[in-house]
Amino acid sequence: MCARSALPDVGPAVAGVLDAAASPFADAVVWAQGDVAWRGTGGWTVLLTGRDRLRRLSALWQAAVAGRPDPAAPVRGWISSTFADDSAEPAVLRVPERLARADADGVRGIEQHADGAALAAAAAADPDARLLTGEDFPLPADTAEHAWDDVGYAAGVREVLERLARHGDGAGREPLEKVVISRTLTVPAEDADLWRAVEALRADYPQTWVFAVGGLVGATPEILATRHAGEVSSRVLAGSLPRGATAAEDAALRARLAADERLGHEHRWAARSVVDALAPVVELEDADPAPTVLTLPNVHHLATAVRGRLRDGGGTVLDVVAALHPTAAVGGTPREAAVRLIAEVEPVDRGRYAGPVGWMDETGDGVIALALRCGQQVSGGIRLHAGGGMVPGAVPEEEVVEVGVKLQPMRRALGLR
Ligand SMILES: C=C(O[C@@H]1C=C(C(=O)O)C=C[C@H]1O)C(=O)O
Repeated sequence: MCARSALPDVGPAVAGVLDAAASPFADAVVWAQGDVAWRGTGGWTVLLTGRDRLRRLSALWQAAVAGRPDPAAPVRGWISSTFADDSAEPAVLRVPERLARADADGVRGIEQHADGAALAAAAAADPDARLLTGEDFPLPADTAEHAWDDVGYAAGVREVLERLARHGDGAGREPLEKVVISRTLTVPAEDADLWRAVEALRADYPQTWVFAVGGLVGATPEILATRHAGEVSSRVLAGSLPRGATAAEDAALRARLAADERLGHEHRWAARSVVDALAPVVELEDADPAPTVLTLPNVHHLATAVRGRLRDGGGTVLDVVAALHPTAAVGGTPREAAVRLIAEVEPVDRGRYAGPVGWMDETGDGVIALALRCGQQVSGGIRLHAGGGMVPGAVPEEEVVEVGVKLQPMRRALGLR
């Protein structure tokens, strides 16, 4: 049975999650949306490298929990995978032993009775998976010396625009329609700063999903896939403008975003990539859903909701994500050519930025977001990431501003200007 008990060490300062100082930040799991927040500690961590990470994580999870789903005590696992399958950084599966779930009615403690031996066996069966035993989460080394500054990022944008133009002229080897390019910024941060950042993100960005898994922390507005009782949904964002200073400015920016041809084009590639990838596994409600404008405290986005019913054999929420990732919201179109160009041009491995992050239960249901507006804890600090989609006609100076706007949530949460 699921043991539920009051947790004596829960205080209002951490908004209903377990005592924040009790474990290293990178060992904890945080997942919060609106009023509901989860925090997990202890338990098991599997790191996984090599090809086809999402499907292997899904298989590993199913092997570890298969045959023993217990409706009275369902076990949840959190995953955070990489943008690229050949990233030097590993994908992460975290199965906390103790969870605290906080909502408007209070806080509940949940002990997860995962089968550690089954998890260890499932990890041992995959030659590129490793179960951490008795060690802190291994943080990646910092890469600040390779990172682009504003000038470097603008040059990177220009290079991508040249490649897009060359392909447009028929001079490239293959067509290239859209590429999402990103930059990093490393700032100093201790565990206590990151815990405070979690609370600040929750307070300032209530429409987003706030997460921390293996030291990757952020507040994302984008959902790759949810799976619940046979229903699947996805929320695609692409095409952005900064917030205005006044309500009138904001109204004008929203109207411009809804009407702008280039931004609409950029959005359509992203929405199409999700619709096309979902169609074989999901019976879609609408094969051509129209975008709306989503307004966040720092930015306006074009947003498309995609919904449908999972077809037989569609797999777990992670299998659905495996069919989607990377979407053209973070990769580009066509996918393989864009991902190759990103690897060639960007100076820093994206690691788990722009990768799937979220949870999954024993039945394969769950919520998997896209890790944006986030940073990866590194030794001595945090490496923030942000990017933007490029289609012909993009203006490098505007892209520098946009990526700065997308870095804002984490900078502010860390107390930086
Ligand atoms: C790449 C990022 O965001 C993505 C790119 C967007 C764009 O180019 O307009 C908008 C939302 C996201 O899908 C990021 O936040 O780092």
